[in-house]
Amino acid sequence: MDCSKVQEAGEYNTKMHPMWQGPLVVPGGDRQSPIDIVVRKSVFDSELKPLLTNYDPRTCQQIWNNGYSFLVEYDDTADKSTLEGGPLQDKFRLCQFHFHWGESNAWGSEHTLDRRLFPAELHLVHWNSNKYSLFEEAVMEENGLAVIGVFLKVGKRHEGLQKLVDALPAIRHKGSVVEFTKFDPACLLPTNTDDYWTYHGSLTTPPLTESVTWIVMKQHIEVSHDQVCEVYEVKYFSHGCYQGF
Ligand SMILES: CCCCCCc1ccc(S(N)(=O)=O)cc1
Ligand SMILES: [Zn+2]
Repeated sequence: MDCSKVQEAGEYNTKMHPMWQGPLVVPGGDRQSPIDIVVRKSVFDSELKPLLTNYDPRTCQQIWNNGYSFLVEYDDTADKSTLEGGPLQDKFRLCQFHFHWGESNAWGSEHTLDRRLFPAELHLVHWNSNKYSLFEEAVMEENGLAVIGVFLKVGKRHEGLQKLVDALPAIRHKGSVVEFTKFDPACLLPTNTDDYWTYHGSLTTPPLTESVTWIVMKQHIEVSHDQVCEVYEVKYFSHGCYQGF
């Protein structure tokens, strides 16, 4: 098992988020995400445990287009879809997952590996249900969230993802929501979840709170070119109008 802890974030790429209108520097922002993971600087940590995910597909509720991405939301009113182990001391509840894509395969991921960008990155967002009772509460706390990051590459078709891709035409415009059930997010994890980098960081979009234990998978998953094209069809503006810059 090669669970590496990213010891020094190093000079991270404080990427300007295209929609980011707020202050450019977050007060006390000394653990901002995303970062460039400098592989040779990561330190093996034998204390790290294997990740333990226990997801119940019956907690899957809906998929919606929030204008920045599309996200799949889970019922997080009980410990039914959980994450523990790895660098975590507590149990964390899955509340949603979403992706970060570019407009082309050339870029899209938020984290980089030795400055290498991937076409997309999946984020599975969990909050500390041992310590807090709501996501909105946990998001403000230092040990409130745990996000699993998985890099995507374009290659072979991802069978599990297809159910999600088929739902995208229904949420083509900002603000649209459709019921989306019985989706097991474990199918989006790489086969090897023992090798990962972990560090204490922040949300990568507003409110950028420094409440995230990041767990970035070493192994990427593959999706097909056709599946990526379906994602590019999702528009992040309201029906009928394009809010140009
Ligand atoms: C009180 C509302 C807080 C909404 C926070 C929404 C959010 C979730 C995850 C991520 S990410 N990309 O770091 O996984 C960014 C933002
Ligand atoms: Zn994200």
